[in-house]
Amino acid sequence: MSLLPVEEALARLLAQAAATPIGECESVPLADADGRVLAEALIADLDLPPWPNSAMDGYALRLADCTGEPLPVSQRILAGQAPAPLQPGTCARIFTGAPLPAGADCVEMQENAEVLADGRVRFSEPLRAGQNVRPQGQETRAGEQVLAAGTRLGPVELGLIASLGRAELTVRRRPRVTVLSTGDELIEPGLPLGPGQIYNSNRSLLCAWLRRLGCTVVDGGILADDLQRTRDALTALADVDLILSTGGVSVGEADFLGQVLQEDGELTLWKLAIKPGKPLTCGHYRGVPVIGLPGNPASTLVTFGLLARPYLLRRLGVVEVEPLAIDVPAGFAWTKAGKRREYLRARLEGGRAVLYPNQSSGVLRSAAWADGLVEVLEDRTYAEGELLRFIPLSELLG
Ligand SMILES: Nc1nc2c(c(=O)[nH]1)N[C@H]1C(S)=C(S)[C@@H](COP(=O)(O)OP(=O)(O)OC[C@H]3O[C@@H](n4cnc5c(N)ncnc54)[C@H](O)[C@@H]3O)O[C@H]1N2
Ligand code: MOO
Repeated sequence: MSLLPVEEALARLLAQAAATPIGECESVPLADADGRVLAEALIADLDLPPWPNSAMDGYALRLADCTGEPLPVSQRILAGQAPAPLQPGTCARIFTGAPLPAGADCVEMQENAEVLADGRVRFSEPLRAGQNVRPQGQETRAGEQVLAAGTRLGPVELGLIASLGRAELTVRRRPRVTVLSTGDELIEPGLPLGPGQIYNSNRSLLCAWLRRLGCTVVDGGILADDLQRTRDALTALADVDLILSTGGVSVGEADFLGQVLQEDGELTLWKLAIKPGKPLTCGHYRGVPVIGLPGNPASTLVTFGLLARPYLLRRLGVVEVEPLAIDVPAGFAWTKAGKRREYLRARLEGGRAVLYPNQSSGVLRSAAWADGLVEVLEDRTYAEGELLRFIPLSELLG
């Protein structure tokens, strides 16, 4: 059976996401909008800055008045004041951010101005029109689109929106996502470990990550390896937007989740050309989309970051869903071409990507050590120093 290329899997997921948007919106105060997705384009309803103002502490003047003779100071303008028009043949004391008086066309910084004993000011450096003036609307004109619908809001966007005076925003409602862990070996942290048991790490990883993505997490806990209890657990999840499960997607015999999806929804098993993360399940349960990630913790990380994350963001109408990546020279040689595209946990050291020594899909510590994922393409080898795509984990985790 041929493996599904990563691009193809992503394209399919994004198409499904676009077909099932989470379209409902809500109004939120600016202070609560971090991490949310803007539902409507943000159009400026004022010029920014609203009036020309000084970029320096100094003197506002009219270039034509500067004949070499010192100028008297006719007014003092602080930020927050509304100045009178500049009297011809004078200058105005002005401070950074204060409105430029009508009639002035430049500002000289105080370091280049000499205040004489009689209070007049001599300007000896050459001046030019517009110098040290921040013109009205230099950042934004009223009517301009400042942010597109589908923008994810972070500190920068919130600052920008605040500068336009908006206190309320229309954003997409939070997606409700259930995290289910499958596997009889799993036990929650804090409980004593019995024979054959391991602690559930995927749940903590995914719940925290989903919250960072603006989702409301409906914790589904550990799904028992039992058909009726799996049915009951899924029936209780009618009002979520996505069921995200981990584990039980390869060829194991105790895959009750798959069985319930086949009975009451749809199940497609994908074999992806990705390492870690080959087996992935897609489908729905009574119309609620389901993504089943492989259970190995590094596989969960890679498939959530590269496939489920962009899928969720696209359902929220986000356009730019793929992480920013940079090309970096390999700090290692890759001598054995593989059938799957590998995402190796790596650090940047001296501008080169170096690998965590153990790249097993069961080793989550590799990702805690790493700065990012290095992409090794299928069917090829790399010499040390060759360029590889590097996806910073900071890009994926937010
Ligand atoms: N005969 C084959 N066996 C396997 C194949 C295959 O193609 N043929 N694929 C391997 C690959 S690749 C992967 S990845 C895993 C995927 O397995 P599942 O998604 O079905 O996951 P499990 O078998 O349930 O678990 C795999 C591994 O991960 C541990 N795990 C599961 N859930 C958690 C959790 N919530 N927290 C921490 N660790 C978890 C689990 O104990 C297993 O060790 O299949 C290979 N096998
Ligand atoms: O794809 Mo599996 O995730 O290699 O271990």
